Amino acid sequence: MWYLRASPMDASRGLSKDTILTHSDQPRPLQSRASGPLTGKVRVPGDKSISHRALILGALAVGETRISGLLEGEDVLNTAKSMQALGARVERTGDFAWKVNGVGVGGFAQPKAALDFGNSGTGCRLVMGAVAGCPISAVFDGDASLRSRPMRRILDPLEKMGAKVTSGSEGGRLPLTLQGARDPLPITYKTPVASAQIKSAVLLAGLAAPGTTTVIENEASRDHTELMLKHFGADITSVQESLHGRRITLVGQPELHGANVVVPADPSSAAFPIVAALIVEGSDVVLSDVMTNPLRTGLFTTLREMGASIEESDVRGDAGEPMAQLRVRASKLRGVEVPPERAPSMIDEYLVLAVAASFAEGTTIMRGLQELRVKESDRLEATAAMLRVNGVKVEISGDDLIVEGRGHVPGGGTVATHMDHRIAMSALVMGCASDQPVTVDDTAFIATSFPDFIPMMRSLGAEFS
Ligand SMILES: O=C(O)C1=C[C@@H](OP(=O)(O)O)[C@@H](O)[C@H](O)C1
Ligand SMILES: C=C(OP(=O)(O)O)C(=O)O
Repeated sequence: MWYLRASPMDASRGLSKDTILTHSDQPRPLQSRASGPLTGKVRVPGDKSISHRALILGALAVGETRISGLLEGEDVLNTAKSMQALGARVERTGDFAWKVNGVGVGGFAQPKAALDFGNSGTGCRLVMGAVAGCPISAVFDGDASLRSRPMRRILDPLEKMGAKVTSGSEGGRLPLTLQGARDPLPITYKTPVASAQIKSAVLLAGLAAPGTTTVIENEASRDHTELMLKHFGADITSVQESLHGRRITLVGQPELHGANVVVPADPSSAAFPIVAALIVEGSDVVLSDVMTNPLRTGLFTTLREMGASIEESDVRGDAGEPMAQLRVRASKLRGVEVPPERAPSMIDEYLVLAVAASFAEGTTIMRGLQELRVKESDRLEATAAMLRVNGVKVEISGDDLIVEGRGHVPGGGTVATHMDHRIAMSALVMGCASDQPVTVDDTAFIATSFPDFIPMMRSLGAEFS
């Protein structure tokens, strides 16, 4: 059961001024208090972006796909269910090991019930792209957070390719019914914002179109779809366009063949133990198999600029995705300015970077964060509120977040998670080193991306109770 509670924060997200997204009748609060040094070696779960894509491409391929290290979080499990509902055979064969028998490009079957993506923007938007190239109709739905997020950015290009929204909610929001194209058209599309979800939706629809589909982005976003399409046998090229952009060209109607996918550990999840190790004095933590695709490592670059000790070893790669072992030691951090063009490579990490910035000496300015307003929550406002309630001086100026680091954080606050896993985990990390404990109102959403976060942090020495 989801319900709504009062707060002005969600007005910009298509919710009434008096509503706030909150969890069920039984929220699960948790308190985090300062601990001794964090130590040990862990492997955070599989990358969420790659996990969604492995299931979707496996379902669009002919033959069998074997996935190891899949993230078994709620977001990805909802994508797995949707692939099953669209006619693929999806089976769990062991811990984090999955097998998909696909239906071939354009071969999805009409689903019998609405596809429910829960809290997941990626699952919903990528599957919209895949459905848009098939002559079927599907209802897309999600939880209250996902229902508040913009879908027009995906529907606009998909409509140009011949898909139609036959019923929907105001502003292109969920729930909506998408009728895929019988004869999808290849297009050239310039994305209005740097978004791998928009790019991927267009490419997945383009698989079923004859001729070449091209996506042009001004700022390069994560390229897991391109790398994995190549791995499954598609003819796809990506070349630099302008200073930071890319032009991606896909030849339509390939026969994708089933493939083996090894999912590396998620750098966006690794971000939490990394920042915790940096701020808790005396810590020394090792993280194995962390994906180090340069379009995902903006946080590591920024933390190193702040003075963080993060050492890489055991560097290797699989299917074009690099990974490494990271050793992180507690470090004295200083404030820095983070340029706006770095945002796509660390878009989900600003919340926990703001925590690191609070423990740094000096001011950290994070520029160009407008996309944070349309995530699981309005992350710009929610991050500022998380810091403020714990005694940190913070300001939002336009789309920039400015944090005054004073080397320590008073803490003592209760943080509203707004149905957002990353707020919950960031606040718990903050409490690992704050003067007074930090409380989060609900930890339930952590299960969307990092189901073992609480036991894993405890295994390193974190004090959560
Ligand atoms: O493609 C993906 O897997 C994702 C893309 C990003 O969203 P945008 O495409 O909206 O930037 C990111 O925030 C999300 O967590 C995962
Ligand atoms: C933004 C995120 O995911 P999604 O867009 O898939 O909901 C996230 O995991 O931080």
